[in-house]
Amino acid sequence: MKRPELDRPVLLDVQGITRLYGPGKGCEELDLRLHAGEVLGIVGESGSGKSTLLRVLAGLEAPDAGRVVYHRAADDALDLYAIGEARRRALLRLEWGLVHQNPRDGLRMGVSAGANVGERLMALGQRHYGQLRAAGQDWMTQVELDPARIDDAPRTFSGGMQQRLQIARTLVTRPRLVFMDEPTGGLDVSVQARLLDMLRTLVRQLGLSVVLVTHDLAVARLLAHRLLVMRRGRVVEAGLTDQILDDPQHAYTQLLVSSVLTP
Ligand SMILES: Nc1ncnc2c1ncn2[C@@H]1O[C@H](COP(=O)(O)OP(=O)(O)OP(=O)(O)O)[C@@H](O)[C@H]1O
Repeated sequence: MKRPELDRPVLLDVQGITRLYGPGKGCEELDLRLHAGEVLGIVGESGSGKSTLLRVLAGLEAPDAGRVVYHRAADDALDLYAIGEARRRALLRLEWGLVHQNPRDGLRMGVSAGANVGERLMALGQRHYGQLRAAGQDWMTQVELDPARIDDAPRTFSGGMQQRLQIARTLVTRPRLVFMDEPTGGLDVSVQARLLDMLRTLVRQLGLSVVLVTHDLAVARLLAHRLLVMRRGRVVEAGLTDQILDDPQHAYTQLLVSSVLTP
């Protein structure tokens, strides 16, 4: 099957990334490419190195070796760890988005829901109070939160609602690239299902480019176009999501898939 995403320009070109804390702990000699409009899932059991890889890709942790190149435009490529830390941080604030597993890591718990959404727009230079507030209400509606709660602090929200707010805060600036680390983890199963449904709709509507880390193959199945399967810091299998989940080739992937299917 032809995947239109693979014809689009490459946004992220990752070559030979190694970041090891000990043998098999972290990620090792990893290559990947993310195309615009593509959702790339990184799956594997706990400790396989998914979050380490995500931190390196998002500019939060320098690799021991390798390069992460971000193609902002056809003639504008940034080598993430050759530019300074300030520019890396600015990218994350202005052009990229990061959705943490724990919404408390991505939200400012002491300020209102509306301010959480508006803050990232202000970082882009928007100052008009009415417009910031309207954007806050609009995005709360998009993530199925009651816009009447715009002045409430996130700590008065349930875990699922906080995660919706974190997603609104991340997407309000229309980031070109979004990193998600177990976005539905830590929530009740019924809350997860609704959140996943909403995320899938947003990813499609906005044509988001996403690197998604999850140990949950059902999440990967619903959201990702392609998968990388990691084990002990290395990629053991890569390919289209349906192919990998329906016909896994590597023994480790077969085990991962069968342990999900077996009750
Ligand atoms: N800052 C650190 N210092 C030392 N060891 C670390 C550090 N971060 C991760 N590790 C180790 O590296 C390995 C990979 O961890 P990582 O969090 O990337 O895996 P993961 O696949 O995301 O797992 P999980 O789903 O449990 O978060 C683990 O053995 C972990 O203990």
